[in-house]
Amino acid sequence: MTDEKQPILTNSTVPFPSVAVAAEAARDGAVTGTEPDALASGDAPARQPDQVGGPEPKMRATDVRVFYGQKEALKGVSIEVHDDKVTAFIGPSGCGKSTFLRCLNRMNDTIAGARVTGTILLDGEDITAPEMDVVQLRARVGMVFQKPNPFPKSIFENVAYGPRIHGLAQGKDELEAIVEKSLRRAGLWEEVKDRLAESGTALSGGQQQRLCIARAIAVDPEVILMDEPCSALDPIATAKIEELIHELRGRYAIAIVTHNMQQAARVSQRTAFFHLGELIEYGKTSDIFTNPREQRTQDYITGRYG
Ligand SMILES: Nc1ncnc2c1ncn2[C@@H]1O[C@H](COP(=O)(O)OP(=O)(O)OP(=O)(O)O)[C@@H](O)[C@H]1O
Repeated sequence: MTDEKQPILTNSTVPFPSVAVAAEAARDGAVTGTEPDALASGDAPARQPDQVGGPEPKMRATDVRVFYGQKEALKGVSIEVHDDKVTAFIGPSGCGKSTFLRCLNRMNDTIAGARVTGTILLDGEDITAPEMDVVQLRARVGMVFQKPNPFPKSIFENVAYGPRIHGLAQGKDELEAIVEKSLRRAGLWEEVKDRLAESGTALSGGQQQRLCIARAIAVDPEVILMDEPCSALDPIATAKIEELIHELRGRYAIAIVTHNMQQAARVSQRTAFFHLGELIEYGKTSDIFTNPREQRTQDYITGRYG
């Protein structure tokens, strides 16, 4: 993991999309314009994030609100993401989990009409600042989406794309080394090392998702965001991704949105429960699942709604 600060460039000076945006575009077919100026600070007084102990967090969100047009989809969320932990975001459909996850690398900038207020610190630096270079940010805070979305390119190119656009490799050998290291870390190298020239889209769904994780890893991120990364996968592929999350913990801070409470309990050390745009409870996963403080959390984890 690197603590080096990336040079600050304005978004408009960067000629290429970040891996995350390109990946989203590969899935959706289009990317809307960015709106960094929409990230004004909120007018509500900041409340302190829930503290559950531990060292200074990798990311600290304070009083984050997201508006889609007039609709307030997130209502003052304050939360931390720690370096050595997996943080799970759970809650019923439409409660704002994905919206919040997207705040952490400014993917909401790509949604026309979305407006975010509040502060989100990454190693103490406010990523909502208009001068933040979102391309560099999305390299530092990578994203893996619900549906595996490899580029329609070779397996090698899927992983090499990010390092190449970010200038992380001096030459061919170094690029190949990064690709191999990333595929190894994503637990995919042994399965693909003899077919790197084949299309990434020819892999199985689970392999494609691990390829997408390798693609995120290849640009040396500090945080990896995962938005329901297993929801399109079968149980065996799901188990592999969960195992991988376990192995990646410690090297990267990880935040994962999941509908599956068993999965949250298996993979995370911190859990945040959202309901109707509010963060209801955030704490140690063991406490949330065995001894929640809030009745709404209790109702959700016992299956009374959602
Ligand atoms: N692009 C958008 N434009 C307008 N409203 C949106 C958009 N994306 C999400 N919303 C709304 O914001 C609210 C939160 O949605 P979000 O997708 O973040 O919830 P979620 O908890 O991740 O849901 P799910 O588990 O179903 O994916 C919902 O009411 C949703 O309809």
